[in-house]
Amino acid sequence: MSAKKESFLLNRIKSVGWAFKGAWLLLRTEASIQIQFFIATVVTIAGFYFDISKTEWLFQVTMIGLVMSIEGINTSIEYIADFIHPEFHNSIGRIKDVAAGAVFIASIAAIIVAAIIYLPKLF
Ligand SMILES: Nc1ncnc2c1ncn2[C@@H]1O[C@H](COP(=O)(O)OP(=O)(O)OP(=O)(O)O)[C@@H](O)[C@H]1O
Repeated sequence: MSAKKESFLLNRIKSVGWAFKGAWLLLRTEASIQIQFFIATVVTIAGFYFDISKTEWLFQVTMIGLVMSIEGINTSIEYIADFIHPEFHNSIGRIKDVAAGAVFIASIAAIIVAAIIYLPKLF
């Protein structure tokens, strides 16, 4: 293997390591992600309990990934905002509100998907 190819592969492996570190940091420090992780665990158990179909699993896993990844991006935006402008500013407020709005939209979609999957199984 050439040195160039080797360093490319090594850099990719390192990037995965840093991404893993970031995901672990999120899970360890952010209350919102911890709540979402708990809900994801509950619905995963529910998925096995109700023996949901392959299509339902696809939607469920997609929505869990969507909500938690957007929450991660929202947290990152909050960190950037607090770093570049720790003082109160209307623009910082708007930036944070819009980022939180994105999580809200994904969460509403996830709730609708969960309702479509589980309501007919419960009632
Ligand atoms: N520097 C600021 N200037 C103006 N408004 C702010 C500022 N910081 C926070 N806010 C307002 O407070 C809201 C909450 O901000 P905060 O950073 O505490 O987010 P949060 O959703 O409570 O985050 P978390 O619970 O993940 O820490 C923002 O959406 C925004 O409306």
